[in-house]
Amino acid sequence: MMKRTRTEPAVVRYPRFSPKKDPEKYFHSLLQLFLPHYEDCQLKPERFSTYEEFYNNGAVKCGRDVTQVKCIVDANRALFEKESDKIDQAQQLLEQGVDLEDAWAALCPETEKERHECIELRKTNTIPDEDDSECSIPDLVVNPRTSFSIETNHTGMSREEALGLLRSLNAQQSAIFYKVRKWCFEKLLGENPEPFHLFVTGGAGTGKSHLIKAIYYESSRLLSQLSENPDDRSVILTASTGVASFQIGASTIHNTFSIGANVKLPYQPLSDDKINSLRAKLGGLQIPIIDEVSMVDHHLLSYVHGRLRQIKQTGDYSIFGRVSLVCVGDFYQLPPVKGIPLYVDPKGVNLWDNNFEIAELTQVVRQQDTSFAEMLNRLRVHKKNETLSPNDINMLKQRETGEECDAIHIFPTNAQVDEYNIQKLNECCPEAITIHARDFARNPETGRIERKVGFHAKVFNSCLDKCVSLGVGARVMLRKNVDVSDGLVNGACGTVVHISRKQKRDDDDDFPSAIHVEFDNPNVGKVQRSKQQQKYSPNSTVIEVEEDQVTNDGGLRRQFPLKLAWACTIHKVQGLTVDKAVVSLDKVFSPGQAYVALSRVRTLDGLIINNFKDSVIYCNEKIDSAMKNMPRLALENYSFVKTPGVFTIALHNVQSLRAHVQDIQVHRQIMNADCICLTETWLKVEDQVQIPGFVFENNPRAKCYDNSTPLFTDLKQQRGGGVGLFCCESIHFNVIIPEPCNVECLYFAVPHISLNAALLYRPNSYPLNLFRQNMLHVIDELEKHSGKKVIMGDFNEDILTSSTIGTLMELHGYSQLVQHPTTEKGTLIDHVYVKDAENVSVEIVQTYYSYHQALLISLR
Ligand SMILES: Nc1ncnc2c1ncn2[C@@H]1O[C@H](COP(=O)(O)OP(=O)(O)OP(=O)(O)O)[C@@H](O)[C@H]1O
Repeated sequence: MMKRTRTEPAVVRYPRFSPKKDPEKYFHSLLQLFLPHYEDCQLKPERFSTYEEFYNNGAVKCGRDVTQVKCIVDANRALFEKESDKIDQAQQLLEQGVDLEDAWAALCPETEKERHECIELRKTNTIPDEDDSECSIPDLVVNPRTSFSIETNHTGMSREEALGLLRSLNAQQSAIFYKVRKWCFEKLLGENPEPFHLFVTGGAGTGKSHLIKAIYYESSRLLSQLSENPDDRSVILTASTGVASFQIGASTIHNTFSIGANVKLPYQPLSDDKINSLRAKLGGLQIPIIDEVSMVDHHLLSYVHGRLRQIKQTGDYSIFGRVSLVCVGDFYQLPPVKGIPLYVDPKGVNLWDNNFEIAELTQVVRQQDTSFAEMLNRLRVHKKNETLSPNDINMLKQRETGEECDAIHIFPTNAQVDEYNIQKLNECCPEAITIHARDFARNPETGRIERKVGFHAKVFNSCLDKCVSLGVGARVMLRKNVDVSDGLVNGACGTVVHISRKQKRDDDDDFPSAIHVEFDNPNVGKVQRSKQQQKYSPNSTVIEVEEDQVTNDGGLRRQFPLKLAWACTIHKVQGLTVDKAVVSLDKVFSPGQAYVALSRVRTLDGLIINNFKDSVIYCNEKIDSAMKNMPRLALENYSFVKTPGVFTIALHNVQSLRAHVQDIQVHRQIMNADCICLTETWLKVEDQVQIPGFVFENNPRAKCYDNSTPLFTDLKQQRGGGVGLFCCESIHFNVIIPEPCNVECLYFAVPHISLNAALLYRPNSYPLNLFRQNMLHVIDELEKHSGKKVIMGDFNEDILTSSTIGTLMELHGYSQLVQHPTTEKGTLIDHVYVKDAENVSVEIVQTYYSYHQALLISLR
């Protein structure tokens, strides 16, 4: 077993007491864990009678600062005790005896399955069966590298959130998603596919960022299995600007690859020290993803190439150190602030041309109103010397309503934004205040972190501003993902309703203790509000001070993650979606700027235009031809039409049908089949599952075994297993659910193509020799019929290493058609045996929701 190390400290395990039943122990434990102290007596000074009182009312001196105990404990708790509420909730559910079968199926199906199998195996191993001594164990004796694999998740998304995201992909997004997933799957199987370089583009609101979140989640999940260190990053999400990276929970390209602000060629390599620490973090990197690539220039791309080569230590000049790269963006939107955009030949090193394949999203999802979406598409490619159509001009001019409203005002320049925000602050908030950040630095003599006089000269990777001006009534925007599950995310806008202050102390300044914000979307902060009553407004959410590490030597900044938001620059809103916006087209200074501003809203009614000028809506003329000349990514055809004369069976180990019935319904290839054969349905006898257009036939595990031996009695009672069949309503099927025959199976016939088929599942703990004997009944059953015969299912025997079932089937005249591994572990355990049938082909298709891939069997 390899020793795993963490790069960040974490509290691993400690006793948990109930704040209601055992308050004294609860608060003692809180203080012990999260208040730095030398001796236990410091946790309840004499003048406090209880730990709870000290926690609520106590204060301690840190250097020159006096800080409330509660603030320190809460801040440390938030830092180290992540997701504690969710853990408590889960524990409560467990104690209440809620059936968590499908929850585990969603969280870690494979681990859960193996756990059950281990339990089963332990039991079955006690049954003396000399003949089976060798073959009852095979699949569990996996190679030592994978036997302790941990599913790491750096994406910050729960499995449930991720499944929701993956389900929502439209056909175009799915095609690109599965293309990348296929590459990751091949990589996982050790097939060493060539690195790919992909440019995902499309107009504003075509769902590019949405798609890369899906790609990021799934490729991280798959590729992390290649690494033994849970801290390794196989996939990273970056963006060209701070704002864009905050939008998608990424970090900037500069920060990720330690690239300074000044990117000058020739390339300046990183020193050995620095590259070593970067290599420690990114040594296992397989796919960096770069969002908003329209703002990346050639120099920056050369630096990404240089850093990747240094990290990967590739001896040759292969581009990007032989890692794959996904670049996402729209050249018709904002170009780099400085430097030459990638679509323009720089007349020097050109890493862009001919190295990237393009995949374009064309379906606008942000705007549901087709005429508005179509007009935006025309504005996107509109050239300076062309005239806009009178219809488009009319449509835009109609939006010069002169309406005064609180919606976000979007301006081309910073000066316009500041002027508008301050003007609004003065108008609306007579008692406005300015909150100066508290910066801390390490004292080189004592090594301790101390409050700094003034501010850090340069800060990185933080949205916490030096000064935040606001007042009650001010429109503000949250700048940080404070709690994603509660909607407290970067970009959430609202209005300040109260500013809380601490009781003033001698050496304390006027730093507020919290800002109460009523967010525009009432769902934002809902969970927080359900836990604590709001004094100042029923819908206000408490925003507390945040702390970021802002310098390389450990310097910190404390500030509220807020900024005035009556107005924003166009550069700040690239990537944002809002319901309503007031766009000023005065002082537009670059191509794409007007298009970005006008395309932020979901509906035309949500758009208000000031200073309309059609001449400022234009793109760079070189983009069209540059895009046309890029090689296209070859994608599977996702607009399926059934091929006449071909009958298709989808076969899939679904690992809980109840958990994944929605996922099946969005899988375009599976849904196009004439019938869907599922193993491991995990259904109970009484469960009903429906897919429109199909009839469901169910043979759950409990109905498959009799009580003739302890093994079968045991299997019968175990959760999981089972087989099920969805038959297309318009086709005539004869389905037979057999009486308990000690094999999890069902039979079906499709008379019009003379097909007789059996669908089977063999649990891992079912001894192979015994299973082989019972399989003979299945074979005999099909022999009763003439015509094509297919026996298929999950047999839990890896054909690549073992042949018990394969040999039996060959003896009876069947050929096995699956040639490649079907699981993430590289095993081939889903088999398709055919007899008396010509022109049958099997294709492996990717799925995101099960550890098994699906099979598409085509009978011509
Ligand atoms: N398949 C989808 N189903 C439902 N909503 C989607 C889908 N794809 C994207 N969206 C939503 O549409 C909006 C725009 O998507 P997104 O921000 O990903 O577009 P984009 O192409 O990155 O836009 P921009 O170029 O302006 O940054 C978002 O609110 C997103 O959640």
